Amino acid sequence: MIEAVGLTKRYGDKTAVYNLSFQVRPGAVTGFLGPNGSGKSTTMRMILGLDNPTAGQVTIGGYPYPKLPNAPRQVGALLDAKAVHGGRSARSHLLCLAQLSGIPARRVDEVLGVVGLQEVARKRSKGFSLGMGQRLGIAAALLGDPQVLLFDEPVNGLDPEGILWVRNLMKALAAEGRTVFVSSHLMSEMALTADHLIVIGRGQLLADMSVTDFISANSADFARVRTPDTEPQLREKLTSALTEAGGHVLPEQDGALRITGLPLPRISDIAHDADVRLWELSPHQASLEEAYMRMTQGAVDYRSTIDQKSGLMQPLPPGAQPPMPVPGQGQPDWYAPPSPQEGGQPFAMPQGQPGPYGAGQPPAGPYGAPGAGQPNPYAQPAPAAPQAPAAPPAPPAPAAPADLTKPEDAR
Ligand SMILES: Nc1ncnc2c1ncn2[C@@H]1O[C@H](COP(=O)(O)OP(=O)(O)OP(=O)(O)O)[C@@H](O)[C@H]1O
Repeated sequence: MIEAVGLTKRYGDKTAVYNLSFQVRPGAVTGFLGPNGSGKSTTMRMILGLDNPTAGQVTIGGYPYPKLPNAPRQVGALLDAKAVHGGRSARSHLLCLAQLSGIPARRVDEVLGVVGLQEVARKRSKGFSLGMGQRLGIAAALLGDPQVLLFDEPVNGLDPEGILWVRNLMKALAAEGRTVFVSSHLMSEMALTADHLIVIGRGQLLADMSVTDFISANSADFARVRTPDTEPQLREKLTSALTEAGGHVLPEQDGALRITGLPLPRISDIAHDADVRLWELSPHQASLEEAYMRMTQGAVDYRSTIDQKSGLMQPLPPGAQPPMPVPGQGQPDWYAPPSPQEGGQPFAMPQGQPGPYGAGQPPAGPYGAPGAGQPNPYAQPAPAAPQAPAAPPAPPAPAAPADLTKPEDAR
């Protein structure tokens, strides 16, 4: 078991991890989730003794990592798949690690087989694709057949087949009774892999619960109702009747209605009393991704802004009128968009939609869920005097992998 108590890490003024306490138990996959820069890697490094906590402690099986007897045989980790001497072959990289830890050489071939790298075992790792590098990192983690495994973003760079393979591997390792701790940004992936979740934001604990509990605690139930498409007046009639009965009704894009605040049988009775036929009445829950976005929305360090394309606009031809913007469609870019002062933000994404480059504002929680600015029920009590994490500068562009164009020919 991994146990953190009051774990804190400061780098100068920057508080990367603050007062984190959690346990990672054997026999389960525990997902470690948080937005970019929330402190996942720092926490993992402290678990592995690669960074010293500023305060608090973290132990594996009761020992801090540096004091753990025979640590390489007890704990395996994938932290940075690129941390490999590129001039070495996959096999000699693993052989070096094995020799350092007193692991027999035959184990190297076993793990190369487990991760599907036998064919390229004697090739230099600098020619490996991102996915092959991840596989090599996973092989290194498995080398000592450890009971405790830590994986930092193990599906980074893997194709769908590779992702499925990692998912099944994690589950199989946990089913053998091992402690499996996996960090990820992707709630959707964790929903399929993890049994338990630890969610952090700005270095602090936001949630520590089973995946099932996370879903029911964070997602609002709602009903979807569809009236006959051919009779729009029935939809209007039902909307009025449901609103009058205290329901909250929102139109869905496909013409259905999303209803909160009324149980399904009541919706059915109201529709019956209003003489409205239904084509659909079904129970739903907001997705796990939605719940995660809502939980971490106050703890996101990096947000995109709208691309104003300053200096890139071409002047209108003399006498020409700009075309009318069509909501929801890409705008032709040959005319100057109005400035925000003149006409708002011409390219602003609707609330809840991702920004042009993916990192948009999370949904505002319109279905009865806590919205922005509301207290988070899973947040720890306000710490006495945490460093207000200063907005960090934009992160540097990630180093290009050795050869992204190379197909993942390792399977
Ligand atoms: N050696 C360091 N010196 C200074 N600041 C650091 C150092 N390592 C991490 N940080 C800062 O601590 C914070 C947490 O970083 P960390 O890498 O642990 O986050 P993360 O959740 O793993 O992020 P990502 O998902 O983007 O990998 C970030 O703001 C980061 O800039």
